[in-house]
Amino acid sequence: MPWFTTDSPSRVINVALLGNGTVGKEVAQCITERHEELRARSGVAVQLAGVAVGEPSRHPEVPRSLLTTDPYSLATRADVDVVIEAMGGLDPAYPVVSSALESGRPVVTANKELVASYWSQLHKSAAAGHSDFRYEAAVAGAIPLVTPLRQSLSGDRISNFTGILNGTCNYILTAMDIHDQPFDAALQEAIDLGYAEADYARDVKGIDTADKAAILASLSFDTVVDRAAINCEGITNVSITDIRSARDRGHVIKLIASCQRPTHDDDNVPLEIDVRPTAIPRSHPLATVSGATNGIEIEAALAGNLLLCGPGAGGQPTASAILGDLFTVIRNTYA
Ligand SMILES: NC(=O)C1=CN([C@@H]2O[C@H](COP(=O)(O)OP(=O)(O)OC[C@H]3O[C@@H](n4cnc5c(N)ncnc54)[C@H](OP(=O)(O)O)[C@@H]3O)[C@@H](O)[C@H]2O)C=CC1
Ligand SMILES: N[C@@H](CC=O)C(=O)O
Repeated sequence: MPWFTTDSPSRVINVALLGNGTVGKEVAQCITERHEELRARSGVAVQLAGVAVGEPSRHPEVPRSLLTTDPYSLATRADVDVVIEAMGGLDPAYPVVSSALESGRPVVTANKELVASYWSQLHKSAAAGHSDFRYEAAVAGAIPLVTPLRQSLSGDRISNFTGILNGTCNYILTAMDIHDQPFDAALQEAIDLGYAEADYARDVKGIDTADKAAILASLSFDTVVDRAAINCEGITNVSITDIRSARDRGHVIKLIASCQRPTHDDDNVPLEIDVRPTAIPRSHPLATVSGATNGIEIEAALAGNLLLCGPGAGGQPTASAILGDLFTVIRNTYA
């Protein structure tokens, strides 16, 4: 039974896809190859109105008529119903996404740097344009985390979370721990598998994890986190010797993001957010989270302890989160 009920079951939803890299390609493939299945499930026909890229010659699989190097014009085109942003970076992503939101177009993005850096501005743009703004894919790949925090846990009181939020770093640390693999070789594999950011320094320096922690903290504590104030240390100084010595003590090193509210009685006390490599006992639930998998423990007053785990990076897991958001905005906006 389609959830979009109308006399015209084939309403067409035009999607502007910004970016056709590791993530964008998977989204484009799902929208085009699973077109009929998605229409049967949703009652709407989702189609690509255009695909913005940096260099068209790198995208021979996309019809030339759909390609553009001008994401701004595509995202604000009159016939575009929804914008999916998977370019990364802040420029042109910020002006494009904010303009699309202000002009009333729902936006789905995977870009954590964008969401963490312009949290207030983007939410204001969405409010000004009465537009749905979704970013499930920006944190922990396929793990449903943003939506549970926005909805399922919104009546509860979260006291803290602790998580592994970067697939690239966890892949490297796991390879060093289990296979004694050198850092650089493991990093190269993570890049080849599509887990790393275009600038992999954002992964290994902990910047990407801090962006995600800022987003989760803003949602968990209903506040605006100052991203620049987050203490952040990456994994570039973690050596094989550190890994072995942790192993000898029954520990494993993980890049851990943690956040806690110091007291429940005073909402003005700042949050303590921290990103750093941490040796945790092998018996800790997060110790078994290996490879590009992410995991997060959330403690809430009523729910107790929640542990969410799953693929945290890569084209397909991220596309799963984007498509979920896409269908949520279509349902919210056009049903
Ligand atoms: N890879 C992953 O596992 C995950 C990535 N993300 C996020 O998703 C986003 C995309 O990541 P990913 O797919 O890996 O990145 P890629 O580098 O693989 O792809 C980026 C795409 O954006 C295009 N692009 C870049 N700049 C512009 C521009 N100025 N105008 C038009 N197009 C542009 C590129 O075009 P061209 O190819 O022609 O250069 C490319 O197609 C990032 O924000 C990332 O943080 C989120 C979760 C997981
Ligand atoms: N580079 C990121 C991609 C997903 O967010 C990571 O490795 O986790």
